[in-house]
Parts: sequence; C-alpha cells; structure tokens
Amino acid sequence: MARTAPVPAATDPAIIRNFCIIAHIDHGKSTLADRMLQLTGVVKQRDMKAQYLDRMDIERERGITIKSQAVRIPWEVDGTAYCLNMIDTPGHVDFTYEVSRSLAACEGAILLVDAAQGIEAQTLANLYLAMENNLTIIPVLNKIDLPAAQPEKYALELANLIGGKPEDVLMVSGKTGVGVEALLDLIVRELPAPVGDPNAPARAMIFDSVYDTYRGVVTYVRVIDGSLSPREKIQMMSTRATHELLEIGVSAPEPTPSKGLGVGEVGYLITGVKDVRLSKVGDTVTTFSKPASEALAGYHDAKPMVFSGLYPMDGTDYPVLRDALEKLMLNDAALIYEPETSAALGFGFRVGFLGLLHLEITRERLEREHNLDLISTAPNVEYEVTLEDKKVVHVTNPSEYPSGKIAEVREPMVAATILAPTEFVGAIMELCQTRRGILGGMDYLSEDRVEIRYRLPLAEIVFDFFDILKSKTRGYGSLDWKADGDQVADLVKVDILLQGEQVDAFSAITHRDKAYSYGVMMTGKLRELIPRQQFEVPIQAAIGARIIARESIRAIRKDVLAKCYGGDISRKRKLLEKQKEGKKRMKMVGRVEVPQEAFIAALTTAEAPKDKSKK
Ligand SMILES: Nc1nc2c(ncn2[C@@H]2O[C@H](COP(=O)(O)OP(=O)(O)OP(=O)(O)O)[C@@H](O)[C@H]2O)c(=O)[nH]1
Repeated sequence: MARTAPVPAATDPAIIRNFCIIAHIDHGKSTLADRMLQLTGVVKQRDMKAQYLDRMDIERERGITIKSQAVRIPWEVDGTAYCLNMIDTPGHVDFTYEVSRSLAACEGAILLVDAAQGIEAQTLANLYLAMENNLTIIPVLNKIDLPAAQPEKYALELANLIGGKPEDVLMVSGKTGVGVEALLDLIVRELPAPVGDPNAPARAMIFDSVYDTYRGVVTYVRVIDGSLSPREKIQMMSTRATHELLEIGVSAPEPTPSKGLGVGEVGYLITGVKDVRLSKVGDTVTTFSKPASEALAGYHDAKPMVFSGLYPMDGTDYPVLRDALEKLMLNDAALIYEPETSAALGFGFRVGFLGLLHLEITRERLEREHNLDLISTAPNVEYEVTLEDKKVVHVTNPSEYPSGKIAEVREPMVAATILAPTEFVGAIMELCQTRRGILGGMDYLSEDRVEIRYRLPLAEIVFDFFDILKSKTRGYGSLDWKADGDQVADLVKVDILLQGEQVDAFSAITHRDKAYSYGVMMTGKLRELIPRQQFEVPIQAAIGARIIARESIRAIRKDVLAKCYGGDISRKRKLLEKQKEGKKRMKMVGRVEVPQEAFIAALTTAEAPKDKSKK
C-alpha cells in the first residue's frame, strides 16, 4: 500500500500537521520516530540506523536524545497527501527546556507511555507543559510487544489522567511497527491544521539554533504568519539585526532547500552567522522589507542550576579549553562560563549547567572533541548572600563566599514530583525529610501508584538524590523537578586547611547540620591521599575560625642519603637531584607537597556518585 507521496510543497496549511512526541525517558520516542521515518519512506531501508535522529555520538552511545530534531514526513490519508512535521524531543529532566521550545512549534503532542512501566514523573511534567501550550494530546501506549506489557491497566491510568476512554488509547510498538500506521492516520485526523495569516508580515519563531562546522548557524523555525523566501533579507525582532538568507529549506530528514516557508511550516534558515546567540532561540524572525510590528511570545532563557570549575589537568592546555568552550557555546545556548583561578588547580573556568547530566555530557564532549584532560570541581548551586551592609553577592563558588558579616543566605528551591508504587511512600517521605523537604501533597494515580510532591532545596536533590531514590524504590521511583524560588537557609562555608593554610579547591558551602560530616569526610580522605612529609601536617576543617574536624599526617624523613655513607659529594648531589625531579609533580600548599592525584581523587570522590543519566 503506497501511503507515502513525495514530500509535498506545503503551501496550504490545511495539509500540515505539526506534532511532537513527549514521554518519560526510555519510553521509546526515538524508536517510534525511527519507525515513522522508515514507514513513510523518508529514510531508505539501507540508510536506516537506530535512533536516526540522534546525531551526536554521545546521544547514540548513551541512547538518549539531547537536542530536539525536526523532520518533515509525507503521509496520505483518503487520497490527500499531508505533510507532517515531527519534532523529536529529549526526555531527561535536564533538557526540559528543549521540550518546551519544541512544544511551542506544534499543534499536537503524542503522549507516549511504556506499556510495561506506566505513567512516570516526566510523563506528567511533559503532559502539563503540552497542556500549558494548548496542544491537542494523543495518548499512546508503546512497547505492547513486551511480555511484561499491561496495556489494559495503563490505558485506564492514561485515560484517567487526561480525561478520556481507555479504548481510545492507541496501542503501538515502535520496535515491531504495530499500530504506527494507525497512529499516523490519527495524527492527520485528530490534530488541528495550523492557522495563521498568509498575507500578514512574516513572523517565524526560532525553536532551535545549531552550529554546524560547514554551514555556520542553522536556525530552525516555525512560520506563524506570512512567508519567508530565499534570498530575502531577514530581521531578528529582538535586536533588529538583519541577515542575508543564504538558504532556506526543510529537513526531510536531510536538509533539502525549498522555495520558501509558508504559514504553519517548519524548516531551517542559514544566514552565514557564526554564533548561535545571534540567532536566539525564542526570537521572532521577520523580513526586512515588510517587518512585523509585534514579536511572538518568546521563551524563558534556560537558567543554569549547577556550577562547577573546569580545569585542564595540564596547565598549558588552558587556551585549548578556552577555545573549546567558546565553540561549544555556539551550539549550546544554555551553557555559560567565566574564567576563574584556583590556588590549587591553576587557571580554569567556572561553568554553569542545567544539571549534572548536562555537566557530564559537556565535560565528555570537551574531552573527546578537543582531546583535553579535565578536572571538574565539586558542583555547587547558586546562593544569594546578603551582607549586613545590605550588599548582595551571588555565590557559585565557595571561594567567593564573603567573609564579612552576613545578614542572610538564600538557597534555590525546587518543586519535585515523585511517582512510585504506594508501598514505597514511607521510604520516599523519610528520604525527603532528611533532605529538608516540605511535603506539598500526595495523589493516588491508581490503587498502587502514587504521586508525591515536595518542596526541596536544589542542593539536596541535584547530586545523589535520584540514585538514592532509585535504590529505595527498587528502581520503580521516578523524579521530576522544576525551579521554585528560594528560601533563607542556615548555610555555612567549610574550609579545609593544610598546616593552617586554606586550600580553596576543597571548600564547600553546606547546611550547618551537615558541615561536621563534610569536614570529617574530607579531612579523612585527604589523610589517606597525601603522602607523609618530613614534618607533621595537620589537616583541619573549619567554619570561620572554629575548627570542626582534624586529622594529621605523621612526619617521616625520607633520607635519600641514608645509604650513602662516605664522603662522595658528587654521588650525594645526584641522589638529591633525583629527589627534586619527583617533587615536580607535587603542588606546594604552604610547605606541604600535595600530589596532583590527591586533588583529583579528593574532588572526584567528593562529588556525587555519577548520575548514570537514565531517568
Ligand atoms: N520491546 C520494545 N522495546 C522498545 C520499543 N520501543 C523502544 N524500545 C526500547 O526501549 C529503549 C528506549 O528507547 P528509545 O527510543 O531510545 O527511548 P527514548 O524515549 O527516545 O529515550 P530518550 O531519547 O533518551 O528520551 C531502547 O532500548 C529501545 O530499543 C518497543 O516498542 N518494544
């Protein structure tokens, strides 16, 4: 059955359907997208590879989507050729901002739920985002080929959630392709066609901007009103900057130049601009000759949540790291950084991330794509410190913590939603309580599944919370969170001193109740890591002038001349020279020699256990 027409030039909005697939991580969005590409003949059988739309190596290796992707696919229903624009979105909480951008470019969303797992935290979060954007929602259960699938049970859960009948929930398998044709039909029938004024001045919304080494910045847009055509000058409405349009086209899924983009169409623009910040996501594109007077409602900028220092292992790599960050920023508008120096680690950068997964991926890309070896310092959230003289300081690094009289410290908070089987309610509440959480509410989604809402300090959940939640719920708990203002907190800065000398890289800002355990942990760890010296070295943890923990490394004197009796001066000198060589790999902190490895080991293990990135 030939249901696929050649990609029609969509000048008539009535034949366009713009949709995205939203789901909890791993519920099968990318696999379903693959099947749609294959079934519609957009990607030839022999070119097909799993996760076709995930272009980055890291995305493929980890099996996760980081960047959104948009593709145009043809589909014929009742003899009419339709043009579907599918936008694949990431599912991980760190990349929610990508999802919300994609949603704004669509009329409808497929809410995909794993038929063996049921509704999870990001299912809800994404559903609410889609509802805020007034999208028509098509509920779909995926992976019905799995023996563990419970389609009836979860169809009921889904129907209860969005208000509908369980029999209206479509059953598909992205793996085998069952139900995917029916889903494409449903998209055409159920989703509204885009509406806009074709004769009005052009207004197109930028929902993504990507840097491509060969083509410069590629800007993805959705046209709301009017049209854009090749060789026309375009204008960015926020800055009024104008750019020549070098190419305009659609992703099908390879970039295909077109004669222009009309109302409701999704496509790309290439202007020869070299910096994604000049083609800002959320901005409105209009034409220079007939500019629109009012911009479309934009998006909020993604706000970094976690900050960490990135230092090259080898100090001479600093310029390489600087260039690498600059390049990466061209492609990742959420990344921010500024230079910083550390007495222990030398020159580096303080970088802001959306979450730990974003940190890990950025670091991995820097190391891999630029051949760097990096040390990342223990991550921090951003604190707002008000001094008694009313001065306000924003602190993302413990070494910036003001030493003057502090009136108040505020810490960022999040609204967290946890979904889990009811039997784990007690364990989850206990965990949230120890993390200074305040219960917001609890709802039963079905007899055996509960949604628990907590307000928690960001610093308490961003590092190891999810791993602990997973282990306490035997893998069944899922978590989603979003920023929720801030609160006054009793926070202190814990310093680590080696022989009375403060080592900035080991300082931390913690809640007063946890300061002692941090001090004990860090001094203990350093005692193990720092080799014995020729004198005793006290390691102390202190809050201001008050010492809260202490360890010491006993003295030894490695007498390299011990075996060298007799008075041969040249031999003695040779041995002393050799000893000096070995010392070059040491950092001096006051009089104490600390091996580079000690910094790395102490910092990497002080960091939260690595987020294994699957939520
Ligand atoms: N049995 C079965 N497995 C599936 C099906 N769809 C997806 N999977 C598997 O589920 C896992 C996750 O699928 P993905 O398509 O990568 O999930 P995703 O939702 O796109 O994940 P992110 O892009 O990271 O958000 C993969 O191992 C797939 O092979 C299905 O219909 N049946």
